[in-house]
Amino acid sequence: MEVKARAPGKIILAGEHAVVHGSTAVAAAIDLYTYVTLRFPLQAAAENNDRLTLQLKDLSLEFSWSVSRLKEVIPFDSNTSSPSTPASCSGETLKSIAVLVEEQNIPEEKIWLSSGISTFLWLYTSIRGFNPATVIITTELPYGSGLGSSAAFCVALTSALIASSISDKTRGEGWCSLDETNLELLNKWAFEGEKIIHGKPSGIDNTVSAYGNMIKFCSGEITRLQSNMPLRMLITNTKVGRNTKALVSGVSERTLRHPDAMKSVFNAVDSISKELAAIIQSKDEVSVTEKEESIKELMEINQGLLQSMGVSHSSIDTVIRTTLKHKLTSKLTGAGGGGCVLTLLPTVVSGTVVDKAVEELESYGFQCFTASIGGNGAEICF
Ligand SMILES: Nc1ncnc2c1ncn2[C@@H]1O[C@H](COP(=O)(O)OP(=O)(O)OP(=O)(O)O)[C@@H](O)[C@H]1O
Ligand SMILES: C[C@@](O)(CCO)CC(=O)[O-]
Ligand SMILES: [Mg+2]
Repeated sequence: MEVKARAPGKIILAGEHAVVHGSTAVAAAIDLYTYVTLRFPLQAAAENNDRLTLQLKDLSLEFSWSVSRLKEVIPFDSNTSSPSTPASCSGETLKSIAVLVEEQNIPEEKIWLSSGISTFLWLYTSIRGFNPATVIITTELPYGSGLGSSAAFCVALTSALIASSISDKTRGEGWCSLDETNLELLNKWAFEGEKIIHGKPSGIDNTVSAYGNMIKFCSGEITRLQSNMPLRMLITNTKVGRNTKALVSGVSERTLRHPDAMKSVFNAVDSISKELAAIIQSKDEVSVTEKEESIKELMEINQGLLQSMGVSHSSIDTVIRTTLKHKLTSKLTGAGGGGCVLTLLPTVVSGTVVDKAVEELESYGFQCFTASIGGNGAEICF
């Protein structure tokens, strides 16, 4: 039996990091996906196949464990564990899982995959138990770049795992969404996976990947946004690697050192996100150009506040300076510290201006692309 799932990456238009501390943020899905194929052995073959295999196609890497080895190492309490009750991976269990990951001898230059593989083992065994299977993963998203690769990985995986338990596997035509009950369940499990990768995630990344489109998010409360204006963003990948968990932790430590100052910063970001959401949804007679001018100013203020949180980077500053020369406004997206930067492309901007900005950005070794904003969330295919 085989189930496929896919989940989109995301951009954060306003509120990253502050959203971890209770501020409002605005995020949108983009049309770059992570795909999961979940394949269970046929009954006959099952007797001779007791292995759980994870294939990361884009990286040409494969990891495999015997089911008996998984049972030996990962504690399982049938009284408390249930696929319908999302649970956090405890520190003790994460240490046990780390042993299983270390046994796989991940190549040194790919050691950053460790948290993803640990997350895979936690989510798979929690939702599907100790059963043999082959899980094949491909992605269109750059890893560790601020476009939600970890969230898309978690959401696509939990979507496939939960879909494999759905009794009605009527083969529809292509990709289809899951019902609200299963969507809420998979999103909660994906959040548990993000906790392993992000440390202290807000939940916005997995939520916008699961539900798609554009959302306003604050302390777990989701508001689906209906945009009433065109929003085009150039995405520039600085290709500077960084780790969201470390960046999130750095902001928390700065907050412990300067609680009052950082509270003011987070309050300012909360106001920016709420104003941005109102502008995007506004049906007022205000012209698109005026709305875009307001959004540019909000992006500029938000970038300044992200700088004050300590999560910008010289490569991000280079993108901001370069696009400003062409009268374009940019802000980092995601955890920062490198990774990706958004540049608003106003409806009136000429293609020539954009081409010149892209040419200059690429001369620094950055990668530029445009992605459509507000696509579908998690989808499955039997
Ligand atoms: N397709 C994948 N397969 C396995 N692991 C993945 C995959 N995508 C992401 N990961 C895991 O997630 C980690 C990257 O997550 P991280 O949160 O640091 O970056 P991001 O999600 O791309 O950026 P941001 O959280 O700022 O949006 C990788 O180091 C890896 O462990
Ligand atoms: C930096 C952060 O706010 C967004 C990362 O895309 C972390 C989170 O909310 O989980
Ligand atoms: Mg992430």
